[in-house]
Amino acid sequence: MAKQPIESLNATTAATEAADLRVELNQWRQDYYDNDAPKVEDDVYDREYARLVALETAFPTIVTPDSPTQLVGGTVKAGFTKVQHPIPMLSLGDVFSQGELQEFDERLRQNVDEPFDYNCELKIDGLALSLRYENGRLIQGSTRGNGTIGEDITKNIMTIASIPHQLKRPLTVEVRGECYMPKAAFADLNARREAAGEPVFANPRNAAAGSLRQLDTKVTAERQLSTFMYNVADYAPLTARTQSDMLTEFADLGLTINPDFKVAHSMTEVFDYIDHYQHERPDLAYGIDGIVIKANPLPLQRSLGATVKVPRWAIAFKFPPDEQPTLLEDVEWTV
Ligand SMILES: CC(C)(CNC(=O)c1ccc(Oc2ccccc2)cc1)c1ccc2c(N)nc(N)nc2n1
Repeated sequence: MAKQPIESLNATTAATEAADLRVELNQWRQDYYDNDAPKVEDDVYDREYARLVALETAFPTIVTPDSPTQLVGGTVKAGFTKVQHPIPMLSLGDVFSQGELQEFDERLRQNVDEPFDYNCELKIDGLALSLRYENGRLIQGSTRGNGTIGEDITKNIMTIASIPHQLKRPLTVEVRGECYMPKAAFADLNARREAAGEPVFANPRNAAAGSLRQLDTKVTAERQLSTFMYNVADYAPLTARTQSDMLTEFADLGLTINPDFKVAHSMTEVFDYIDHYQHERPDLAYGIDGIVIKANPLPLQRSLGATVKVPRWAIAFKFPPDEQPTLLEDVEWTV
């Protein structure tokens, strides 16, 4: 059904439409975050979510505490111990066009006196995780959950080769990143599951989530998961003064980072980065669903802070869903 323009609505009609959207979106969230089996494509979810945000922005009195616009991520799966994140795991605001990205940049610069660069990073299509190190020793791994309460997956993350059990310096730090399943590992896993008559995973993100949020650690260990770490929640222990230097410091500590980050000195350079990786996407060894731009100076990140859900100093530019063309050399030719 065609949506009425927001201007033609009043608070009552907007509240009715918003209530229907929340029921639908919350069910889709549960499928995506709790069951690791989404029922709709990301772009369908994003479109309906953007409509709800527009309704709640036009009519703030209709916002409800259970609205998906007020929540981060999913809940805690039965069988997992709950973990309280000492510092919340945040999500990211989304934009879908260069125009919206330009508006984000202009809005941000209105609130910041000094000039600053952005750090551009790939947005890996996986699931968020947090690693807690104490005196350099890995003591806990957890999923985002609802941003405040996540699942303890320590035993599972100990089986992931890209996660060091000991940092190269005795830091006490909370590191955030993404766990993902490489495309090749995903293809192998689904081929094995199909041969065994088991249900296949719809995409690498669901396969990673189903493999990490797994009560049987032996299953996680054989799923060829990997990680890219991208932020800390508590900046104190690091020497880096910028996001880009922090990623380099992560690598020096023995953490795995995605090497395709780039400092952009203008929005033109941000758009060039987006265009480059929109073309590179099919050839990357892992799925990406967009790029993330972050204010590069860490003191600026700290001073701008976050809303209840997202940092004010970062935004995700989302790509359209991944219609991965089959690479012809992958096709078995029968003669
Ligand atoms: C930026 C951040 C949201 C992580 N950062 C945090 O979670 C975070 C959390 C509290 C922070 O500080 C606070 C301390 C106290 C209160 C509130 C915030 C700072 C960062 C994020 C999320 C997803 C990302 C992704 N998929 N790909 C890349 N490349 N980067 C990403 N970055």
